[in-house]
Formats: sequence, structure tokens, C-alpha cells
Amino acid sequence: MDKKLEVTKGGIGEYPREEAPRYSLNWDVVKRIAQLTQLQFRPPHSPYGSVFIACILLILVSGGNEVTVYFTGLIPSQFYSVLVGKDTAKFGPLLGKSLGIVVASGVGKALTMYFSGMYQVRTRLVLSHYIQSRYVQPNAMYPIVSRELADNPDQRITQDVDKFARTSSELLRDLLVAPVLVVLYTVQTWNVTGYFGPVLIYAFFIVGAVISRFLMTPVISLVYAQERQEGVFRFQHVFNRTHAEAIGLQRGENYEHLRLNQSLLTIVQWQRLIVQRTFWLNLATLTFGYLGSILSYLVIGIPILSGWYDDRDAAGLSELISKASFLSMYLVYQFTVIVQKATSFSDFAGYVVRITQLIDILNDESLRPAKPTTTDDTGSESDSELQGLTGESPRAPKLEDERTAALEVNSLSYTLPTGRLLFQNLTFRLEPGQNLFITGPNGSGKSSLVRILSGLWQPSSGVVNVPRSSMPHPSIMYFPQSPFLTLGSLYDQVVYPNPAISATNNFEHSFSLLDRVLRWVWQRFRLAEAGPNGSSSHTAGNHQSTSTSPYLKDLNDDSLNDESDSMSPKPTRRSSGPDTTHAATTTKPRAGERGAGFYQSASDAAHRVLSDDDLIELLDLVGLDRLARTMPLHQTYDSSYWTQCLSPGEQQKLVFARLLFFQPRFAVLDEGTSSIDAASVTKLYTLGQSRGITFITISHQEILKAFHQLGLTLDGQGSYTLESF
Ligand SMILES: Nc1ncnc2c1ncn2[C@@H]1O[C@H](COP(=O)(O)OP(=O)(O)OP(=O)(O)O)[C@@H](O)[C@H]1O
Repeated sequence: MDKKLEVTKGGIGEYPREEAPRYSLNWDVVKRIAQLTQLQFRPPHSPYGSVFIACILLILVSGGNEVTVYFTGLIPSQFYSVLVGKDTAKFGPLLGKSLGIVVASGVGKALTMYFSGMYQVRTRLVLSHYIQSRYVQPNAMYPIVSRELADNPDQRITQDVDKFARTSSELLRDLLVAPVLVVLYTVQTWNVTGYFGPVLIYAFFIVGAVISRFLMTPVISLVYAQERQEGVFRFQHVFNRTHAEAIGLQRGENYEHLRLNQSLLTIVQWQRLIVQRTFWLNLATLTFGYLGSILSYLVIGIPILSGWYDDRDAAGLSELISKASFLSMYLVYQFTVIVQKATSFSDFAGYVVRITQLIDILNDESLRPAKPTTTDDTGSESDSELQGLTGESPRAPKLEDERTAALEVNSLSYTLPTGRLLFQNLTFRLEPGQNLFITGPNGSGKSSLVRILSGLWQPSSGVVNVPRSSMPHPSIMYFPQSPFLTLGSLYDQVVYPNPAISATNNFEHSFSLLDRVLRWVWQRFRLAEAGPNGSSSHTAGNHQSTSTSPYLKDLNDDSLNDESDSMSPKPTRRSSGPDTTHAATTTKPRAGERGAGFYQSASDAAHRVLSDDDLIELLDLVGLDRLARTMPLHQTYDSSYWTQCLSPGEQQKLVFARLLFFQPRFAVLDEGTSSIDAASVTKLYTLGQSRGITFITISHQEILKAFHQLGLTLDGQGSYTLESF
């Protein structure tokens, strides 16, 4: 360890250290490479089939480039023949021909690099999109992050995929045409040198490959370990950036600096090991390369010195030597490329392992908790993530039943993984309009109860019955302890998570005209295959349905808003207003439509679910009129902007505007008004109640009790008390 970089522990906790996992070039890695390749080259009916197109073009162009390389390589031997024979008549035409070949060679090389880059970009798009569309899902992201099923999933999706794309494009460019060239140059070399030329070169390659294999294996696991640590290091910097104010206020710079240095040192240790191991690998591969050039003279020297070509004159012999040395050197070079690529291959294998591990976790249901066992009104099991905002059940009860449906908790018990019992046999029934106030000492399990109600955690035993919704208002919404403000505009914060955004964003617009044409041809072909009335089972774009969300449809249905509803005396959403209002009539995303995955407001016309007038009115209602007047409604800001530029109370008010926009039947607020002044809290709860929202409030604020009819107190020892106020 460098003395300068050494850091003292300063009496703080040990920095976590881990051994590098042992990954070598084995059967498992081969299978993983096959798995990723299969994903990468999905057929052209998917919008991502374009990797295949880029790959074909890359192979064609690099094959063509090799033809120009061959003719370029023969130029010197032709000049030897012309110059030694002093053939003036042939000199001019040869010069012109050579110029043409050299220019073609340059064009071929540039095109190879271009298509290699295109292949890289498309591979990255396909894989990152494939993984993140499975990762950012209700039953994937939270369990993976909270249970640490995979380290740094974010890094695997971003950096590792990018590096995989780069190395795989290099390997493809250099290795795919290599076997063809090896055969061609073997035949040519054989013609000039006889059998022992290729035999010598092949023996040389086998020795080099065996040595590389042994030197490469340890590097794979080190690359893996370094990549992992890179993720930790970067995350620490992002963390410091996000919490710069808190660190500054508490003068925590020294502590954070120490932690960052420890992280940096860990990376440097891995990198140093990689450099050391790669030294031996490089030594072997480079020496192999230099030995190859000497070998080419040995290969032509043997037949010449044995007298095979004694009948040739000086011009013929110099042409032969030049030609033979080019052929055998190029054959050796192809082998050298194969052996040298061993270094890239070890990196490549490291990335493959990290990426496929995450994919395996995403595809393996058994690694994650089973879907929560909450039940619907009919008593049958359901997916809790389907309750509330998004998908609705085809078995959903009728509207009238819905409005009287209660929230039931039966014999619910939860024991922490540490073995501590938080609550036992918790049972209550909450009718709409019956607000529940949950309190108890710190750590008694209030937030844990919310996680169970929402389905993020599974109860140890018992059943939660959360009514479904088939109305414009979601049945239940949860608001976490710290206000959640996301990357987006003021508008986006209020309508989050915007129900007009489809589950899978459409990426079609990011593809070139050529891709679209090829996909169009493919789709016509599929349709023709399915017959005149048949339709292909493959959808043109998304692999999930993009059908209209019932919630969104209802948002546009004025009759629902007009319906007399004692619980919702004044619907927030008005049907009149500017064109932007309810632009979600075009709820089905069209080809070429922007997805929300881009760094811009998700509130573009196709996703509007709230008019600007209504937005301003909502902000006024929650006491954020100043904000509504001074801030652009649709300009995107980073999430840190919102947390830095709004006071904690303002942030909570903004979240309350979201609650009023959605008007869920039940709203679970975990300390949701803790930073809001007493007068505003009273106003907000009164507003919410007048709009038919039933509150389940977790709070230590006594003032809030006045708005609730039931009280639940957890003692954190497994017992609870339930009382009516
Ligand atoms: N993932 C976890 N693994 C183990 N224990 C956990 C986990 N999450 C929370 N706990 C523990 O569960 C207990 C209950 O936590 P919870 O957040 O539900 O308390 P709370 O009543 O909401 O507290 P507060 O009033 O401070 O918000 C705490 O002792 C906490 O340490």
C-alpha cells in the first residue's frame, strides 16, 4: 500500500472488505455468454432486433476490409518485382493501382470502426433496456435493494452493460473474421512454403493460447471485484453530493473524506492486482507477437535455403520473399490477435458474469419474496401492486360495493428477521370515513405495518384485505416518511406516478430509418404468415400490453366526476379548460411517441392528466400559491433541486397536493405532515376529509387525533391497543 494514500481508521468502524469471487473461464461463464448473446440478438420483430442488423453489417464490412488488407499486403512484392526487373512500363499503372487499394483500405477500416460503434450503441440500448424494464418493477427493485440480492444493480445496468458492449464489439470485429482469414492465409502460406510453414505457425499458436489461458483466468475475478468496488465508490460520491448540506452543517467533511479514501484505496488495491496479473499476460502476448515476426522469416527461410526456389532470378526471389513474409506474418498476426484478445476476453467475461447474475435474479421468482398475500373484497388472493393506481382486476366488484368496501386486517403478526416480535394478532376493520391514528414509541413497528399493508413486506401470519378500485380514485395510496419528490416538473410532482405513462416506454423513435424499414418488412412477413385474417402474436413495440388504464379512461369520463358522491363533493379535475386538459384521450402510446425515460418533463401532451388551471388551484389549496406563481409548471428539475429548494414543510404540502389530486379512498400518511405548521395541518386534513379521503395517519402529533375516530397504539413488544376517540 502506498504510504501517501494510507489512511488511519480514526477509531471508526472497519471498512468492509471482501475477497474477490473466483470466476474463471469455465463452463458456467460460457453458458452466461450464450445467455447474454441470445438476449442481445433477439429477433427483428422486437424493436431491438437492430443489434442483429448492426452485427451483420459489421461482419460484412470487416470482411470487405480484409480483402483490401490482402491486396495492400501484396503491393510491396509487386514493387520488388517491377523495381528489381527495372520494368518502367509497369511502374506507372502499379502506382495508380496501389493508390486505389490504399484508399479503399482506409475507407474499409473507417467503415468497420463506424459499424463497430453502431453495434456497441445498440447492444447497450437493448441490454440496459431489457434489464431495467424488469428491474424497475414492483416485485423486483425493492426486494433486490432492501435484501441486497445483487450488489450495485445500478452499476450493472449502466456501466457494466456499456463496457460489455464495447468489449463485445471489439471481440466481434477482431475475432469473428479471424477463423476465415486463418484458413485463407494457411492455404496461401502452404502454397509458398510447403506444409511445414503452417505447421510451425500452428504449433506456435497452441503454445501461446495455453499460456494465455492460465494467465487470463485470475484476471476475470479481479475485474469483477474491481467493478463492484467502482460502484460503491461512485455511490459514496453521489451520496455526498446529495447530502452536501447535511455534511456541511455537521462539519462531517473529515469523516466523509476518510470513508472516500478507504473506498478509493480498496479500488486501487484491486486495480494494482489487475495491473500485476495483466503484466504477465501482456508479457506473454506481446512476446508472442514479436516472436511471430521472426517466425515468418524462418518459415520462408527454410524452403529458400533448402534450394526449393533456386531456379528463380533475383526479381522473382525478392517478390517471393516479400509475398511469403506478408502471408505468414499475417497468419501469425491473426493468431496474435486471437491470443491478445485474451486480455479483452477476461474483462468481457467479468462483465458478462455481473450482468447475467442480475438477470438471473430478476428472472428467478424464488429469490424474491412471494407476491404479498393480501386479498381483495372477494377474499381471493391478489397482487397488492395491482391494487391502487395501476392495473385493475377483471374480477373487481361493482362500483356501489366498492364505495362501501372496508380495509380489514385480520390476525396480523410480524416478527423481524432479527427475531423481535413487533405485533401479534393485530385485527381491525376500517370503514370508509373512519380515520385511524397510529402511534407508539420509536421503533415500535408503525412504518413496518405500513410496509406490510402495502405489500412491500410479507406478514409472518395473518391477512390484509385492501379493497380494490374500479373508480377514478385509487383505493389506497401510501406516502412515506420522507416526502418523495422525483426528477420532474412541478406538474410531475403532483401527478406522480402519472397514470398516463404506460408500464413500458416506447423506444421505437430512437431507431434509425433502416431499422424501421426492416421491422416493417418483418411485420408484413409475419402478418402474411398468419394468414389474411390472422394477426401475429407479436406486438410491434412493447412486450407488455399498452392498453388504456381504466383509471386514465375514467379520468376523462365526465359522467363519473358529475356523479353525485357525498364523499367527493368537489372533484378537483374539471372537464372544461384548455386543450392541455385531459390530453390523455390519446391514451394508447403511438409509435414514435416519447417515453418518460428521457431527461425531460414526463408531462408532455400525451401524458397530461391535469390542466394547468387545476394544478394551480391544487397548489393554492395546499398553501403553495407562491410556488405556483413563481415556478414554471412544466420545467424538469433534478430531485435534489426539490429537496434543496423547498423547505421540508413545503415538500410535504406538495405531496399533499398529490394526495388531493388522486383522491384515494384510503391514504396512509407516515409522518406525512410532521413539518407542516398546525394551522395548515388542520386545513389540509379538513380538505382531505371533505373529499372523501379516509386517513390512516402515523404520527406523534397529538393535534391530529382530532381528525380521527380510531386509535391504534403499538407498544413494540408485540401488543397493541385499539380505541375509539
Ligand atoms: N429491514 C429491517 N431489518 C431488520 N430490522 C428492521 C428493518 N427495518 C426496520 N427494522 C426494525 O424494525 C423496528 C420497527 O421499525 P419501524 O420503522 O417500523 O418503527 P416506527 O414505529 O415506524 O418508528 P418511528 O416512530 O421512529 O418512525 C425498528 O427497531 C427497526 O430497527
